[in-house]
Amino acid sequence: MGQKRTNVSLRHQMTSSLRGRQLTVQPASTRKALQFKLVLLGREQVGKSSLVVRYVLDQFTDDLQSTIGAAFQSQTVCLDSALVKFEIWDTAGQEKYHCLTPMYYRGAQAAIIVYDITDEESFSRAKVWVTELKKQVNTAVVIALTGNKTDLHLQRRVPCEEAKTYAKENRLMFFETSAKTGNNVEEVFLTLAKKLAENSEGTIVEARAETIRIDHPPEAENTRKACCV
Ligand SMILES: Nc1nc2c(ncn2[C@@H]2O[C@H](COP(=O)(O)OP(=O)(O)OP(=O)(O)O)[C@@H](O)[C@H]2O)c(=O)[nH]1
Repeated sequence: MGQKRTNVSLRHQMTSSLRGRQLTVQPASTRKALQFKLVLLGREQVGKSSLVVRYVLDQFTDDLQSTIGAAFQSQTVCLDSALVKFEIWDTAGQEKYHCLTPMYYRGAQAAIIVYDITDEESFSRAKVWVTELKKQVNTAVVIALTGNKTDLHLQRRVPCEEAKTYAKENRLMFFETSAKTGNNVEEVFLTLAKKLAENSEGTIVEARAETIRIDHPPEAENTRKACCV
């Protein structure tokens, strides 16, 4: 398995970097969690790895290098009803790695399919991923279509309404995010965690030797599903 080459050590910094009024972290010594496989798919350079780094470390860096194969990360979220452990597979977007990707999405219960709102081609590619995933993975896979880079809204090429309509027609969750500013990133993972916990088809595992996120979004009871900029 390849790795995302980055100048930050994800695991090492995980505990110290999680911060902010919406987030606290506590040790998870003996608790049980529902474990789900989550895969990120999308064209190269749309910001898949940046979304993971933003979510896990609350950081953004301009000098991430392209993922080779896939990168792995895990994160546990504490909901009112359950602990949800994500096994996150961040796949490489470059076409030369496409043939490897089924290895990473196989058995996934959830997917974040990412496009860049400034790049129409990446939206077309995202649609291809939706079709492929629905065909290849079980039909119950929960998919969040995510338009990233909303901080670049002046260069927007994919209208929010068009993507939202496509998502609705294809029964996908829909979000727009910015890994750079952090806009809506937690909401994507948190909403997926809630949906997966509702379906309750995860594997039960011990959430030991890890940190748990306790997410308190401002709109916890009414999680925002889309944000048009
Ligand atoms: N302005 C802006 N730039 C972003 C955002 N997210 C990612 N980027 C930049 O976009 C480039 C690609 O980001 P990555 O996270 O490496 O993209 P990726 O989809 O993982 O790319 P591959 O590994 O090639 O598949 C980097 O230069 C990031 O800094 C964002 O929300 N806003």
